[in-house]
Amino acid sequence: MTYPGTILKAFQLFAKKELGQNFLADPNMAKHIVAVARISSDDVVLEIGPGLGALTVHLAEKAKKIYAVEKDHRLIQHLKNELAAADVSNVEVLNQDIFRFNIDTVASPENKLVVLGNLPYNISSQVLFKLVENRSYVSRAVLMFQKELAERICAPPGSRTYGRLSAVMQYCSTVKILTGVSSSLFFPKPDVESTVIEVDFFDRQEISYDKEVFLFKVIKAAFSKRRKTLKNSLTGEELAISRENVEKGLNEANIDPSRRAETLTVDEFKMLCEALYPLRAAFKDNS
Ligand SMILES: C[S@@+](CC[C@H](N)C(=O)[O-])C[C@H]1O[C@@H](n2cnc3c(N)ncnc32)[C@H](O)[C@@H]1O
Repeated sequence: MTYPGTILKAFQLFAKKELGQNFLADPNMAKHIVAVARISSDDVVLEIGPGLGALTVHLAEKAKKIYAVEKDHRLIQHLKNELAAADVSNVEVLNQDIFRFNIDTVASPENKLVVLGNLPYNISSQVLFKLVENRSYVSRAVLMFQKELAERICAPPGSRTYGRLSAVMQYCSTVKILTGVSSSLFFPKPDVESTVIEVDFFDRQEISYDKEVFLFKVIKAAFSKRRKTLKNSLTGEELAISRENVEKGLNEANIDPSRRAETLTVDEFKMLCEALYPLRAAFKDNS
C-alpha cells in the first residue's frame, strides 16, 4: 500500500473535507480491521468509500468478491493502480454515490452482502438508515464511525447516550464495538477518534413494513424532545395523535406517561407502536 500522502502529493490532489477524506495510513490497522470483521471466502462485500484502497487490498485477500463504491472520480484510477499493484482481481470499482447506488443490483435476500466501510463522519447516520432500509440484502455491516457516534449506537436503554439511533439499530440488529482506531493513523489526521462496530442484522422481520415506518416515527418523536415526558413528546404534529389517545396508548402498553424516551427498551417501543398504531388519526408518511 502506498502512503496516501504520497499519492496525493504526487498527483497534486487534496483531501476533500466535504467527502470526509481522512485516509487510513497504517497497513497493520487495516489488516486488524479486516481480521476483526471476520470476512470469509464466501462473503460478497460492499465497501463504501474505498478511497485509495487501504482496506480494500486486505479485504480482497479474504472475500469472494468486493463491490467498491467510491464517489470521488479523482481517486478511481489511483485506487485501481493500488489494486493492480497488489495483484487483486476480485474487486469491482464503481464510481458512484452510495446514496444513488441500488443495493439490489448486487445482492438478493438469498445472497446477502457484508457491508464494510470507513465512513465519512458527515454521512454516517444516513448510511445506517440506508442499510436498515435495505437489510433484506445485507447480513451484517462492519463500519468505522466517530467514537462518540459508535458509543451512542451501542448504548443501552437508560444510559445518557441512548437515543434514536440506538433504539432503531437495536430494534433490527445486534450491535457491538470491535476496535478503536487512533486519529494518528490517518492522513490527514482528523480531530476525532474512531471506533469500528459490527451491526449484525436479524433475519426476522417482526412487524409489517407500514408498522415499522410508524415505529421509527414514534422513536423519532419520542427522542426529538428527549427532556420531555412521553405524553408530551408524542403529542403533536409528527404522529397526528391526540393527547388523549397518546395517554390511552401509553396506558395500554403499560408505560407510565411521565417516563422519558431514554428509559424505554426496544420491546417497550414496539409495544407502544402496537398500541398507538390503531389510534393515529390520519397516518401520513412525512418522515
Ligand atoms: C474516511 S475516507 C476512507 C477511505 C478509505 N476507505 C480508507 O480507509 O482510507 C471516506 C471515503 O468515502 C468516500 N465517500 C464520501 N462520500 C461518499 C458517498 N456518498 N458515496 C461513496 N463514497 C463516498 C470519500 O471520497 C472517501 O474516499
